[in-house]
Amino acid sequence: MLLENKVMLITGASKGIGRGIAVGAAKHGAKIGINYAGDDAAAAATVAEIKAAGGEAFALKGDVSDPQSAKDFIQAGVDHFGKIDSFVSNAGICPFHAFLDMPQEVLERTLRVNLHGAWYMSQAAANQMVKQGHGGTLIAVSSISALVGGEFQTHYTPTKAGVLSLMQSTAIALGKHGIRCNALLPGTILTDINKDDLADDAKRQYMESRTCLGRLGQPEDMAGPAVFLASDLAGYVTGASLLVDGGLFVNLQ
Ligand SMILES: NC(=O)C1=CN([C@@H]2O[C@H](COP(=O)(O)OP(=O)(O)OC[C@H]3O[C@@H](n4cnc5c(N)ncnc54)[C@H](O)[C@@H]3O)[C@@H](O)[C@H]2O)C=CC1
Ligand SMILES: C[C@H](O)[C@@H]1OC(=O)[C@H](O)[C@@H]1O
Repeated sequence: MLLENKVMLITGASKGIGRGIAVGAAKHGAKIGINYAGDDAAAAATVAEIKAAGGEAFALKGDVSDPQSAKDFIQAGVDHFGKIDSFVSNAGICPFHAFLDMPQEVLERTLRVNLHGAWYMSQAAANQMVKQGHGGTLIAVSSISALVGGEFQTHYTPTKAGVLSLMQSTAIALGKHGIRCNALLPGTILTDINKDDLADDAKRQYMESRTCLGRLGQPEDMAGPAVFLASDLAGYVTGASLLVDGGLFVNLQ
């Protein structure tokens, strides 16, 4: 149990990677708060799964691109559990689209959810941790896409580079408060975000064949790395990025 007596809040955790991290962290003793955008039933199912295993959890709906949602989520965490030890900024969208005719609203929504959302949430969490006075951890779910491009992700990859950079700068700003800030860089993880893209068998087989471990990731694969970064085992790790991609990045030829 690496997170006993710790409170972890996670954005976008009704499904996918956020849910995988929430359930995995709860198994390590963390009390969990989840933010989500729209699917009440999925959020309730995540909370129910954690409670059924003997854990504690709550869910609060809110759009991360709205700064008020960050304040409300942090306040809910304090109301439920009295403090926040670890904050995971995970919520994100990736509406695949070509570059040359990218609609302005698709670009702006992607920037607002993925980058502004992570910024507002991280700032609100950090202010609470500073107020508490006993340090904490921020984790941002960036991506392998912070390091490499994507033809239909010209609006998305800059947001993932942005949240990686956010963790580097917040590591500097918050080190004096004992708050560690790190980025997780998933490779291709099977979730709703890429369901349509990977419905193309040729694309999916190509991605699998590039992955050294021979399979694409599952949301559960992100739990261990997140738990590690949130735990005291990573007590001297800050400003770092952890690539969790089954060996996708290194496999050029
Ligand atoms: N699946 C993958 O291959 C990879 C995903 N990522 C990142 O992981 C994060 C999670 O994505 P997945 O689990 O794959 O996708 P997903 O679509 O399964 O889950 C996304 C979550 O974000 C929430 N969300 C979306 N917009 C929101 C908003 N405005 N406010 C609050 N919550 C919102 C959704 O409710 C959902 O819980 C994203 O930041 C994504 O960029 C990074 C690398 C690879
Ligand atoms: C949505 C994509 O399949 C996924 O998102 C990322 O960040 C990865 O690089 C994949 O492209």
